[in-house]
Amino acid sequence: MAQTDTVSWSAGLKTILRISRMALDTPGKVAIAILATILASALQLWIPVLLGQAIDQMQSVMAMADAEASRGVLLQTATLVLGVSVLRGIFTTLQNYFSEAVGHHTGYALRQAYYDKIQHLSFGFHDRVHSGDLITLGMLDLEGVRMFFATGLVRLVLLVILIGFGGAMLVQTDPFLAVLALSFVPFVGWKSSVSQLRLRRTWLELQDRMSVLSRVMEENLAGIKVVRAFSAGPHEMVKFRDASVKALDLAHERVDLRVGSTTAMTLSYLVAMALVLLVGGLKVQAGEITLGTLAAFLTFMTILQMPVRQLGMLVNSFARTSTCGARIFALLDLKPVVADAKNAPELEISEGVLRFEGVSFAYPSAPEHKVLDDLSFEAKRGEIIGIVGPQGSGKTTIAQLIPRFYDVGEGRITIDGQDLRSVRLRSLRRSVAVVQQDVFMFTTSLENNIAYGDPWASPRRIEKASDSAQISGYIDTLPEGYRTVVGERAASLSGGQRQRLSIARSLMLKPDVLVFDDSTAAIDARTEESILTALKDEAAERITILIAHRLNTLRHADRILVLDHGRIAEEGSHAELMALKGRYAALHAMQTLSHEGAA
Ligand SMILES: Nc1ncnc2c1ncn2[C@@H]1O[C@H](COP(=O)(O)OP(=O)(O)OP(=O)(O)O)[C@@H](O)[C@H]1O
Repeated sequence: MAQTDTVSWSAGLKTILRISRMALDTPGKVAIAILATILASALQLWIPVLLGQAIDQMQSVMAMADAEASRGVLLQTATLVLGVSVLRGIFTTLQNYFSEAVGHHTGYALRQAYYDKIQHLSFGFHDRVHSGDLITLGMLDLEGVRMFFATGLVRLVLLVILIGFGGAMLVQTDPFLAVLALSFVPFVGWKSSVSQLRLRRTWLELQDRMSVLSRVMEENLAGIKVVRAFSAGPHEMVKFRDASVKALDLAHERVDLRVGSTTAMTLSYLVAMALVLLVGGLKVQAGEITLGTLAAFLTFMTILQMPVRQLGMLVNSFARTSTCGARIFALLDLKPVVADAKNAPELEISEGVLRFEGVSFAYPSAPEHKVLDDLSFEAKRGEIIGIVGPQGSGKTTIAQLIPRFYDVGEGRITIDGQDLRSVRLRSLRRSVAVVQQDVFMFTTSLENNIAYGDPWASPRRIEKASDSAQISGYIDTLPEGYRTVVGERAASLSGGQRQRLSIARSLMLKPDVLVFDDSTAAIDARTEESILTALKDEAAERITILIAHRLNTLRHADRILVLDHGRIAEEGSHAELMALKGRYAALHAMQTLSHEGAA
C-alpha cells in the first residue's frame, strides 16, 4: 500500500461527495459552521469599506478645520470597526469550533467503521496487506479525511465570498484599479496550488520513507536479542542511517519548495500593491477616486492576501481527501471472503462428528500451490486424533480450516453434517479452539489473558483451566498471582509458560473441537505428559486434534494421520502404524535414535 496519488477525477469527486454526506450526519453543526463562515467573511469585507468611509469623512471634516467633529468621526469609526471585528471574531470562533467538531465526528465514525472492518476481514486479506500499512491507513489517511470539512469545504465557502463578493465590490467602485488589486490573485492561487501539490507528493514520499524508518526501528527492537547476539549493532546503525538520510533529503527538498513559493507569492502581492498605490494615488490626485477609496482597496488587498495564499491548501485538501478517502473507502467496501451466509443458522452440535470430505485447498496468496489435496478423514467426540508429517505438509492448514480462518477450495468440512460455510461464523468459532504455534499475549494481567474468550469467567474457572494447562503452580509463585501484568510481547515469560497460558486460554472456551497446533513443543516432556493426561480426562466431551512433531506427544492419540504433501499417507493407531513399517515407523526409529543419542 504505497502512498501514491492515483485517483481519477470522477472517483475523487465521488469520494468527496461521500465524505460530505458523512459530514451531514451532524446537520446542526454543519449549518452553524457554514452560517458562521458566511457572516464572518461578510463582516470582514465590511472593514475596508468602513475604513475608507472614515478617511473620507475625516478629510471633509478636517477641511472644515473642526477638531471636535473630526474627533467624533474618528471615535465613531473606531467603535464601529471594533464592533465589527469583535463580531467577526465571534463568528470565526464559531466557524472553527463547529467545523472542527464536524471533522472530529466524521473521523470518529470512519475510525469505528475502519476498526470494525479490520476485525471482520479474512486471513487471506491480512496475508496480503502489511499490518504497518493498515496502521498508516487508520492513522494518517483517516486524519487527512477528518480535516476535510474544516480545511476544504469551509475554506471554500470563505474564499468564494471573499474573492467573489469582495472582487465584485471593487469592480463596481473602479474596474481598472480592481483589476490591478486582484492581479496577484491568479498568480498566487496558481503558485500556491502547484507548490502545495508538489509538497503533497513529497509528503507522501516522506511518509513512505518514515515508515521504512519505523519498520527498521521496530524490527531492531523486536529482534533486539538477535541483534545483540550477533553483534550486529554497527550493521543496524548503517541500515538506520541510510533510511534517515533518505528522509532528511526529502525534508530539505520540502523546505526549499516552501521557501521558494512563499517568496514568489509575497513578491507578486507587493508588486500588485505598489501598482495600486501608484495608479490609485494618481487617480486620487486627478480627483477620480477619493483617498478613502484608495485606502479601502489597500485594506481589502491585505485582507485577501492570506485566504488567496490558502487557495493552494484548498486544492491540497481536495487532493488529499480524494486519495486518502478513496483508500479508506476501498477497504471499507471490501466484502470479507469468509463471512456468514444469509440467515445462516447457529452451529448445532449433538453427536459431535467432524468430517473432512475431499478437501483441497490453496492459500489465496499462492493459488497455484495446492496445500491440501483431496483430504478426507473423520473425528468423533471423545476421540483424540494425532496428525504428524514433514514441515510444510499442511498440518497447520488443517488447523486453520476448522474455525474457517480460510474457506476450503474443493470438498467440504462438516460438523454433524452441517457444512461449516453454512453456519454462523460466531457460533463455529465459539465451538472450535485452536491453540496456535505462535502464542500472543496481551499487555494485561495473566487472568485477563487466560479469560480472553470469556471475560466474565469466575476465578474458579480460570484456576481450573490453569490447573489443566499445568501453569497454576507457576502463577501461584508470583507475588501478584493472577493479577501479574504481562509485559510487552510477554517477554518475562518463557516459551513453555506462554504455551501453557495459551492452552489455558483455549480451555476456557470449553470448546467442542480443540486443536493443538504443535502447541506443546516448547514444553518439557514431563509437563507435557501432565497436560495431556489432564486433557484426556476431559477428552470424552470433545473432539481433540493433536498436531505434533514429537511422536511421544501422539502416544495419547486414538488414531494418527501421517500427512505428506497435503495427503494422508498412512492412518491408524500407534501400534498399527508401527506394524505397517512405513513412514511413521521410520520417523519413530529416527526420533528414538536421536533421543538415545542425546541421552
Ligand atoms: N498464509 C499462507 N499463505 C501462503 N502459503 C502458506 C501460508 N501458510 C502456509 N503456507 C504454505 O502452505 C504449506 C503448508 O503449510 P503448513 O503451515 O500447513 O505446514 P505444516 O505442516 O504445519 O508445517 P510446520 O510443520 O512447519 O508447521 C507450506 O508450503 C507453506 O509455505
